Amino acid sequence: MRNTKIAPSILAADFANLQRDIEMVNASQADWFHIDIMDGVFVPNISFGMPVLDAIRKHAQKTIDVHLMIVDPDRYIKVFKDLGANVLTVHYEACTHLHRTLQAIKAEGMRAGVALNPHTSVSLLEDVIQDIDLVCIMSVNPGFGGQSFIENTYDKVKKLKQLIIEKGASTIIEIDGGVTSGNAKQLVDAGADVLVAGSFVFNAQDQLGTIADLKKLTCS
Ligand SMILES: O=C(CO)[C@H](O)[C@H](O)COP(=O)(O)O
Repeated sequence: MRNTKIAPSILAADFANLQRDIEMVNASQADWFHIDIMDGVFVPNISFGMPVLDAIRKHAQKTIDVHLMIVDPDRYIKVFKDLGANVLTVHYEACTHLHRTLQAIKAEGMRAGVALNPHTSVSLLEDVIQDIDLVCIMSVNPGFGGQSFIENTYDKVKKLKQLIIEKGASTIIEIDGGVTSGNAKQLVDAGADVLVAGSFVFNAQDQLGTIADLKKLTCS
């Protein structure tokens, strides 16, 4: 029996009712909170910053998975640790010294993640995979919620899973972007361990039921 993690993306929450949405995730079968930090430089959008994450952290009762879509992420590793991040993911494309960045994240007691843009090959992680706790495969171009899933993602997940097995690594695979009940099972069958779902969850009439359905579909 699989134990796929479902991580609602707070980017898609209703910010006028943020506390209500956080309580919904707390009460749901979701496993993680996925928090998207965007700087307007690495991606063409600005999400929110430290004060909002601090407010989320005060109410969130599950693992906090922070995805940094920012340039120069090394500058903020300690800050995000202090803001309650359990998993801290940086972009491959934003790191000149990725190995060093991963060690710095782990030295702060967080799990270290690496996100790959759709054009970035999983083979580029060959020499560093054993140092990565989580790889986040972007299944949309980062910057906005509500985009369509890129079909090539299934092949990337399979290739990455193969690399992880070959290298004897314990890395888990997360998928971020356009996740729905229509692709969730196929993603897990390809090798995904964590599914980030934003608009599919927060635009649903029955949000708790939608999360429960995703969990049921992917854990059988
Ligand atoms: O951050 C994103 C892109 O940068 C993601 O798309 C977001 O985390 C999930 O939203 P959705 O499920 O609506 O695609």
